[in-house]
Amino acid sequence: MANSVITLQNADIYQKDKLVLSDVNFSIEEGEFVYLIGKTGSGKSSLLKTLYADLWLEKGTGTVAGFQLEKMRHKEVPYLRRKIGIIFQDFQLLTDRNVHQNLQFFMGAMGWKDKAEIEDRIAEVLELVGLPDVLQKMPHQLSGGEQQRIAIARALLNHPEILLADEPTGNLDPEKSIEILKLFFKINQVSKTAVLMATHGLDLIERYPKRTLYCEGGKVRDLHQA
Ligand SMILES: Nc1ncnc2c1ncn2[C@@H]1O[C@H](COP(=O)(O)OP(=O)(O)OP(=O)(O)O)[C@@H](O)[C@H]1O
Repeated sequence: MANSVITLQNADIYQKDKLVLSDVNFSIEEGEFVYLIGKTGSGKSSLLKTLYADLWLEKGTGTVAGFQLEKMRHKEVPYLRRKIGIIFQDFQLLTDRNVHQNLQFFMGAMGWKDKAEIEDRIAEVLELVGLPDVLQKMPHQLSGGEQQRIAIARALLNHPEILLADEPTGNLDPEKSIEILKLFFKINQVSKTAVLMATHGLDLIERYPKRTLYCEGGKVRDLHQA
C-alpha cells in the first residue's frame, strides 16, 4: 500500500531464540493513531523494537517509513531512526544537560547543522508540547509529565512519519497520563504524524477509543476501531 507508514507481513518476532510473536500481519497508514495492548510479556516492546530495528526481522517482511526491515543493514539503522520518533516509559533524557542541550545534542546526532534552523525547530516543538519556557531547566527540575513532554518534543524534532511510544504513560499518574495521551492526539492531528502507542491503560482506551492491536498467545489481533 502506497500510503502505509508501517507494514508487517508474515513476520515472526524473536527475542534471541524465543519466538515471541508469529505470523504478524498489519499495516498502519499515514496519520493513523493505533494502540498496542496486551498483558506483560505478550510482546508489545518486542514488536516495537522490531519496528525501530533494535531487533532484527528474521522471518517475514516489513517496511517502516520506506525502509525494508528484512533487508536492513546495521549502517542503515540511524537513517531509519531519523524518520521515526521513539518514546519510552522512562523518558531517557540526558540527566546532566538542560532541555536546550538535550534537544540540541539529539539534533546534532541527526545531522542538523544550521544554527538558526536548530533554534527555530527547538522553539516549535517545545511550543507544540506546551512547554515553551523550560530551555534552561535540568530534567530533575521538571515533573514526570513535563519530562515526558520533553521526550515527545525530542521525538518530534526531525518531523517523523510515525511516533513509536512504549508505555509513555507508565510512570505517570492517571491525570498526567490523560494529558500525555491528549498531547499525542494533538500531535497526530496537527502534524499528521502517525502514532503507535503501547499501553496497559485500558481505561484510557475505553475513554478514547481508537484502532487497537492486541498481543495475545504469540499472535497480534487487529481489534479495529473499538
Ligand atoms: N532482552 C531479552 N532477552 C530475552 N527475552 C526477552 C528479552 N526481552 C523480553 N524478552 C521476553 O520476550 C517476551 C516478550 O517481552 P516484551 O517485553 O516484548 O513484552 P511486553 O508485552 O512489552 O511486556 P510489558 O508489558 O511488561 O512491557 C517475554 O517473554 C520476555 O520475557
